[in-house]
Amino acid sequence: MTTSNAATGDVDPAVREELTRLRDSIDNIDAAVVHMLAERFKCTQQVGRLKAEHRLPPADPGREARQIARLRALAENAKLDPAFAEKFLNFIIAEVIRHHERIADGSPGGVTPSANRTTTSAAGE
Ligand SMILES: O=C(O)C(=O)C[C@]1(C(=O)O)C=C[C@@H](O)C=C1
Repeated sequence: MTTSNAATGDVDPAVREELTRLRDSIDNIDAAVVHMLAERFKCTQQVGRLKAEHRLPPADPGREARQIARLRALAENAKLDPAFAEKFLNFIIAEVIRHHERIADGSPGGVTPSANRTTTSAAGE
């Protein structure tokens, strides 16, 4: 059996190769997640403007309950922890509601990062 020695940094070349291959896939998946999230936020920004124009509330708990039930079922089928899927969706929705509130207040509702900001929100603003 081939071994790796973490203490000396001496990693078996086959192990190194496998690790690199897996990390390349992880990097591709992370890039896809970022692009998909960016598209989702483009849609929710439009929803935020529509809601503000028509004086609709930023949050819609009924819609959220349906989204959570749907995502939990999808997660179960995909063998992903449904509790994690729910937490992830809630995290995103909380940020969307924050954007909706900003749009309704008349403040800039964009998701462009600001170099001056010291705190980090869910969307990394
Ligand atoms: O569908 C809406 O009404 C939205 O504002 C979008 C969204 C979402 O991010 O999916 C965000 C807030 C609502 O509470 C429900 C869903």
